[in-house]
Amino acid sequence: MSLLEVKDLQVRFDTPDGEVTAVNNLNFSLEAGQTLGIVGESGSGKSQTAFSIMGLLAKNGKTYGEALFEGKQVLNLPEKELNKIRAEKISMIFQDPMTSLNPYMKVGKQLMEVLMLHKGMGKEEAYKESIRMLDAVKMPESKKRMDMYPHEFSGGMRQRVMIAMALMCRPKLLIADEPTTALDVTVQAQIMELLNELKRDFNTAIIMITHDLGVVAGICDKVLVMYAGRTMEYGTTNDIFYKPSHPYSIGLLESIPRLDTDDTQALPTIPGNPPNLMSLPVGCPFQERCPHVMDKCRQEAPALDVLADKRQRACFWTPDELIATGGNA
Ligand SMILES: Nc1ncnc2c1ncn2[C@@H]1O[C@H](COP(=O)(O)OP(=O)(O)OP(=O)(O)O)[C@@H](O)[C@H]1O
Repeated sequence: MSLLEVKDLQVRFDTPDGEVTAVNNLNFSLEAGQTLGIVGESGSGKSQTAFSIMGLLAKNGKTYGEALFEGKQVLNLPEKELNKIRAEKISMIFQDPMTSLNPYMKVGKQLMEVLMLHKGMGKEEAYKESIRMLDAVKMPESKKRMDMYPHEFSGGMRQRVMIAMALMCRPKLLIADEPTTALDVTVQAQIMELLNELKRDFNTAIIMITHDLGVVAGICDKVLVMYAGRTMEYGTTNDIFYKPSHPYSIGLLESIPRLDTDDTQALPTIPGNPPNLMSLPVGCPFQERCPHVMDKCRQEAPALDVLADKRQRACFWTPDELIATGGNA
């Protein structure tokens, strides 16, 4: 049994202009200790996918399908059960650590409270364990830091506190939503390295949400590439990195920022913008920006096929044809 198995997940929102489908028929799975990267541009549905699993959708949102965590459906659970799962089994970290930290409370107290509340620890034990966790996330001078407020930490250090907090109860799954986007490149790399180590030490499965395919290379076992709420390609990191077989994955790969240069201006980006979800075109959602588009793509949406190497991808071109046409079909 997989740790998480998502089947035909849909997220729809009621809006004054009608219903919008932000996530459409998503299927993926995650084993214990594995890392999955969910990648796509802004608005592709990455966060809503995570929110639906965590029961954190906005009030006007509804989920359909299945998300089986340890075999149990977690979509649309009553708040009480969700709270228990969120506290003990699935944790989430966000781009802005202040989403999870209380600015008016010393960091040590915040960490200890989690343990006292959810693990039933006494004060002394919780204090020792909090320091152990701060050490685990490589916080320098952890004892001193216990007595400090979040604003006294740098961005990278705050992110470490949030990771410590998220891992306090030893969750089976950590969902990280753009955890390094607000940090500079060097600190980003350090946080990624830290997550990689913690994943090994704690055997935590991770869902890493990012718009940057480069981020997933070092840490993820599998990658799900999303566009307009749908799967464009889903497979092992190796396959998608070295043999991308969807024009959108190829475009994302070509726009990966390089660590050895700050000159992101020079990077090719995919021309155009993602479509408005309220008025998706007939056919493939990527058609307007695809260098390989053909008439058929404007008439019907390609089905999500499973290739011999088990990856899923939605494109009428075969992978070999895509390589042969080199982006100029
Ligand atoms: N409360 C809401 N009401 C209506 N539509 C919503 C709501 N929340 C999200 N959406 C729709 O869902 C789409 C996908 O949002 P989502 O936050 O998952 O994107 P994302 O891929 O995580 O992008 P980003 O990187 O910007 O966070 C949005 O573009 C928007 O159209």
